Amino acid sequence: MEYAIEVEGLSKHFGSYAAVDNISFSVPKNKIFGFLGPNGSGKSTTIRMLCGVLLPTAGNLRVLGKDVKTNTDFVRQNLGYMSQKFSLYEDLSVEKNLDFYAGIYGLNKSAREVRKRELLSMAKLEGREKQIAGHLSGGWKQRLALGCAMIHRPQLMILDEPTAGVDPISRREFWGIIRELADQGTSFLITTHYMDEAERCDLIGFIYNGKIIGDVVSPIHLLEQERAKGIEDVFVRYVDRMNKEESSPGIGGYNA
Ligand SMILES: Nc1ncnc2c1ncn2[C@@H]1O[C@H](COP(=O)(O)OP(=O)(O)OP(=O)(O)O)[C@@H](O)[C@H]1O
Repeated sequence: MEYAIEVEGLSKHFGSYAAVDNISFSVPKNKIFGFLGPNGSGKSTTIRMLCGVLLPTAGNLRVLGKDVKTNTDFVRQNLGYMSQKFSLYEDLSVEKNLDFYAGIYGLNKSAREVRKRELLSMAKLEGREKQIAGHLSGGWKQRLALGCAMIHRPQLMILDEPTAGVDPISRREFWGIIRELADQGTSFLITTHYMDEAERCDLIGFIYNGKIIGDVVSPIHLLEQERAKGIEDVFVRYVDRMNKEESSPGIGGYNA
């Protein structure tokens, strides 16, 4: 099997604090993987290591089959990242935002025009090319940000809370796009605090206090395995179990 992400014995310490504590998991290619956990559990720290911008304290990390440490150019060319904050230039038009990211990745003029048309169609922004990004609604901004993050045709997309603060209709539309892209061969790692979104993932994994709880499995499998009604129930159960096993104060609240 080919994997989008392979993490083995990964740790990150900030001083004596283990933000990520010896985690291991793998995600096959072309799947939507939901990486779930409460605030401060270690998701962003793991993501920063996957993107190659933060060095692990220990462990191995492979993206699309390549060691992140020794293949920084490969990771840059094949991984896309979109954060909750969207990274858009609010005073530039839709088209100029896409142009800006195309420039960063060195797309020539003809490749840029082709890719822009594809992404405007994917993001359902055709006809809005000249609109100023800052004037778009939350859902449109979100889809433009996804387009910008995918300008270089990444095989793996990491989306860190991409739907936070976006209305339910736009969230549903966004997930429709993600599913289509996954069906066409893009792999996704998504963090979310919305449990309905967790249930839309192909696979989910939980992190708490820097540790992975349970296995990476499909939501349906997990619900059967745990005999639970919803993912939120499983999550609360996991956290209770972990808290009983180890007394770890100072964790932020879960804000699903
Ligand atoms: N550079 C840093 N120096 C010290 N501690 C850090 C640093 N970065 C993160 N941490 C700590 O590591 C822990 C994990 O943080 P991280 O941002 O990975 O959590 P998260 O799961 O992404 O949370 P959220 O959902 O709020 O984004 C937190 O306790 C955080 O305060």
